[in-house]
Amino acid sequence: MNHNEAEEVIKDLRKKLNQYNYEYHTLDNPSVSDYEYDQKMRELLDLEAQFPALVTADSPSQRVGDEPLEAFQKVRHNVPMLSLGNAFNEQELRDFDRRARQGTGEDVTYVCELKIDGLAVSLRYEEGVLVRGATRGDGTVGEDITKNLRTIRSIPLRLQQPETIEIRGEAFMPKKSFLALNEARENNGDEPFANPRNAAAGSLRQLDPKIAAKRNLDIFLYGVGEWQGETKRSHSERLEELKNLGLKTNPEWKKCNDIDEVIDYVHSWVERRPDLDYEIDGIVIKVDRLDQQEALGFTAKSPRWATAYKFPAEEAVTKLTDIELSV
Ligand SMILES: CC(C)(C)c1nc(N2CCN(c3ncccn3)CC2)c2cc(C(N)=O)c(N)nc2n1
Repeated sequence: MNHNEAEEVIKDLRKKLNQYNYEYHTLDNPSVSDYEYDQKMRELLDLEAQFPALVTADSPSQRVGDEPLEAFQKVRHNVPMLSLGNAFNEQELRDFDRRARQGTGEDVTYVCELKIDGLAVSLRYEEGVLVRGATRGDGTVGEDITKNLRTIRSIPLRLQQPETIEIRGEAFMPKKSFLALNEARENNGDEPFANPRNAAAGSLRQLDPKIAAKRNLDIFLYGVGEWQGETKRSHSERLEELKNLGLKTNPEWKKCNDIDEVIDYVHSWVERRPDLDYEIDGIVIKVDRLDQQEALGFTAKSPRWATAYKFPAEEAVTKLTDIELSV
C-alpha cells in the first residue's frame, strides 16, 4: 500500500473507531462487538506504525500519552470558572428566585441539573479538535491536564462540527469504579480514597496518563466558557447543542417554568440519589435565558443567575458486595 492509499484507509479507520467510541462511552449503545473494535484499532496502529506522518491528534490511537509529564503547566482561563452560591432549604431557593425576578423585572424560567460530585474541568476545542484540557484551579488559573483528560473515553477528540469552543464540565469516577479501585488499593496495602471526588481528582493529578487511563473516569459537560460564533439564546439550547456536537451531557437536566417546579425537582432527587451510578452533592439551578443571565451578572465570585441547592452529606458509599447484593 502506498502513502495515499494508506491515508485513505487510516482516515476511514479513524472515523469508524471514533464513532464506535462515541456509541460505547457516550451513548452507552455500541453498534459493534469489542472484538471488531479491537481488530480495527490493531489495523490502525499497524498502519500508523508504517506511516507515522499520517498520525493525527484526533486519532483514537492517541488517547493514552506515552511518557509521564515532569509537571503540569499552568493555564489561564480566558473566561473565569466561577464559584456557585448555595441554598440549603426551600426558603433560600425562593429568596434566590425572588432576587432573580426582581433583578430582571420579568418572570424567570430555570434549568435544573444534578450537581455531579467530581472535579470541575474545562475543555478547549479549536476548529473541532480537542487542543487543551485544564482543571478549574482557583477559577482563573488551573493546571493543563490535557493528556489525562484525553484518556476519558467519553471525551471526543474531535467534535461533530468544527467549532472553536471552551466547555466546562465535571470529571467524575462512577461509584462502582470507586469501590473496585479502593478494594484493589487495600489489597495492595495502599491507602483507599475517601470518596469518588478525591479518587477522580487524584487520578487526574497523576503525571503519568497511563494511570489516569486505567481509572475508568467519566465526564458530564454543563457549561460554555467561550464559543466563537455562538447563536444560542438559552442554557437549555446550549446543552442540546453540546450533545449534538458529540459531548456527554447529563440526561437528567430539566427545564422548570417556575421555582415551584424547581422545588419539586429537588425533592424528587433527594429520593432518587442512591439509584445513580455516580455521586451528586446537590442540584444546580440556572436561569435559562442567556439575556437574563447577562442582566443579572455576577457577585464578586459567583453568578446571581445560578445557585446550588446542597444535599446533607450522604452516608459513605458502602462496600462493593452490598452494592452487588442490592442490584
Ligand atoms: C457555570 C456555573 C458557574 C453556573 C456552574 N458552576 C459549577 N461549578 C462552580 C463551582 N465549582 C467549584 N469547584 C471547586 C471549588 C469551587 N467551586 C464547581 C463547578 C457547576 C457545577 C456543576 C456540577 N458539579 O454538576 C454543574 N452542573 N453546573 C455548574 N455550573
